[in-house]
Amino acid sequence: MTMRKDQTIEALRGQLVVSCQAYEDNPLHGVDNMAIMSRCVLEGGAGAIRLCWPETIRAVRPFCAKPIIGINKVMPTDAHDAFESVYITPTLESAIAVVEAGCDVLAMDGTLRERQQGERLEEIVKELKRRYPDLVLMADLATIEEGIACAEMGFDILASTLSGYTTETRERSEMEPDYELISALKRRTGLLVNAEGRIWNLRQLDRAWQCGADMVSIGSAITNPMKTTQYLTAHMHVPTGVAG
Ligand SMILES: CC(=O)N[C@H](C=O)[C@@H](O)[C@H](O)[C@H](O)COP(=O)(O)O
Repeated sequence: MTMRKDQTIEALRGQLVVSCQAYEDNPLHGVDNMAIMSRCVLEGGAGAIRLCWPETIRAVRPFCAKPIIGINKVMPTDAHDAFESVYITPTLESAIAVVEAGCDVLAMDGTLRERQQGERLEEIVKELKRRYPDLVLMADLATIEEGIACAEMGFDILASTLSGYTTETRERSEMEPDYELISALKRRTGLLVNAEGRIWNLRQLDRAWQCGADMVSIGSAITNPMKTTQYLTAHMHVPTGVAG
């Protein structure tokens, strides 16, 4: 952590957060590439960056004066369906690893599903608060019920990140953020709200602000050229006669 908790929260308000992540199947996968990506988005005005895995955070921390939101994605070894799996910072151990790497905000799965190693979310939150009083805790969730439960557990920020990625919400459109959830989180909990997930353009970004978001996070549309190209090539309409 580089700041006091209240300073981190103030630094996040009204900011565009950019998520720089690439899985193994993406040619951009790797710490050096994520460090370059982070430099790009910081130059472009990102107010904070979201990074995955301790080694990425350690590489970016030395040149990043803005808040870093850390996550530690760990797929369960027996996962047969990603929609049913808790994989964003699922355990206390995975949380400690990214906090020790230097993030200011720790984001973790805030759904009420069974977690890896049978750990309970409220116990993890309690222990993190005891160890790191200046750490800001963000819950990545998919429903308003989860938001209310996470607010009661003591999270500082509620994020719409997992809407569309759980069994209950998997039918949601891939191209639209969950505006309803963003508004409900703000209205029903009064906590800081991070609008995250499926924001592809300025219209959606501005609508997320209008829904009451305190910060907005974008990943794929900015930092995943593989995914954006796949989308455009799959959905473009080439006029008859142009293609050979
Ligand atoms: C569901 C899940 O695992 N979301 C992840 C969370 O860290 C990332 O893969 C997303 O890119 C990030 O949330 C930003 O969303 P989008 O890429 O749609 O702008």
